[in-house]
Amino acid sequence: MQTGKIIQSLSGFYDVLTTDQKIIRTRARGNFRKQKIKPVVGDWVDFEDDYLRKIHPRTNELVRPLIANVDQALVVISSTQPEFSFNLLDRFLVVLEAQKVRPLICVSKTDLLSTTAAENLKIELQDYQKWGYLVFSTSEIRKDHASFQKRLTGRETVLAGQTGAGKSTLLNYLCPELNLETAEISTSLNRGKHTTRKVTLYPYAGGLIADTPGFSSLAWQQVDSVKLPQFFPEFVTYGKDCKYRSCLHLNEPGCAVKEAVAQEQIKARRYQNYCQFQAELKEERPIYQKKSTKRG
Ligand SMILES: Nc1nc2c(ncn2[C@@H]2O[C@H](COP(=O)(O)OP(=O)(O)OP(=O)(O)O)[C@@H](O)[C@H]2O)c(=O)[nH]1
Ligand SMILES: [Zn+2]
Repeated sequence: MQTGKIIQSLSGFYDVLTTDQKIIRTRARGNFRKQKIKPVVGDWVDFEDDYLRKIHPRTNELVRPLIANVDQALVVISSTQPEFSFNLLDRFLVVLEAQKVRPLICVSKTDLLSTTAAENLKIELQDYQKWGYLVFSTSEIRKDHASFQKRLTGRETVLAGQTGAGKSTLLNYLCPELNLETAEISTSLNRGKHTTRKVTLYPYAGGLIADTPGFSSLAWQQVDSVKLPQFFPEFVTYGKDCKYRSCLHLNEPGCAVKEAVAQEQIKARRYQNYCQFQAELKEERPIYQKKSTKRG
């Protein structure tokens, strides 16, 4: 019996990267279908005679893209074309944190900004660094490849980000031998075309990295309105002083998070996004309506 990780899945075949760095094409046995388990990219598996025998328990499983055991995600967010959006960035951070995937932030296309605009964006993003997120720009990565690589060694990293953000371009730079297809931004819609379809893990810097199909919208998969405050690190810090332990920082009295927003210790924009996400969760899942409007 051999062990390895599925790095690609194509019409019923699973390519497994073994611990000694060989790639073996395998197939799933019928018993997986009976048990309603589908092997996915990222799965640790045991196999024998080119047949998968066992799928190891998953640490996590993303639905869109379908991939398992992800350690971290590199959120590629464009500074322009498409326009930079803090709301979109916060959405990615929340959806990833909710799935126990550590987000890293990578801002693309800063070369298209004026020096002043690039500097201003960098300053705005310092707040994210302050609360524990690593922030890179594609220009910085090109200047100092080594310190970026260090963050990927030994880890399974997915690239996430809206279509046209520059994920394939970045991956092509990191792994030039891949020669992935990238698309020109379609000017009429000012949106990238969907060029990345299947999910594949590529060996990179002693780890694995996956380009993923562009997210055009982010579903609130696995996000619970009661848990939402946990995915805003600064809310966790200030929330310890809220009068009520279950404070959702909405209408409760004695809310230390709202106080921190008033004192500008928490960015008003982050709090506005939080309130918007709570409202969206309420609409999507009426089951949480009661809890999220509860006072005190
Ligand atoms: N100037 C500049 N252009 C970039 C940069 N990154 C990406 N682009 C351009 O942006 C367009 C879209 O890039 P892609 O890499 O295809 O975007 P993607 O995120 O992989 O898109 P999907 O595959 O649709 O998810 C291409 O025309 C790239 O050349 C960058 O850092 N600077
Ligand atoms: Zn509160």
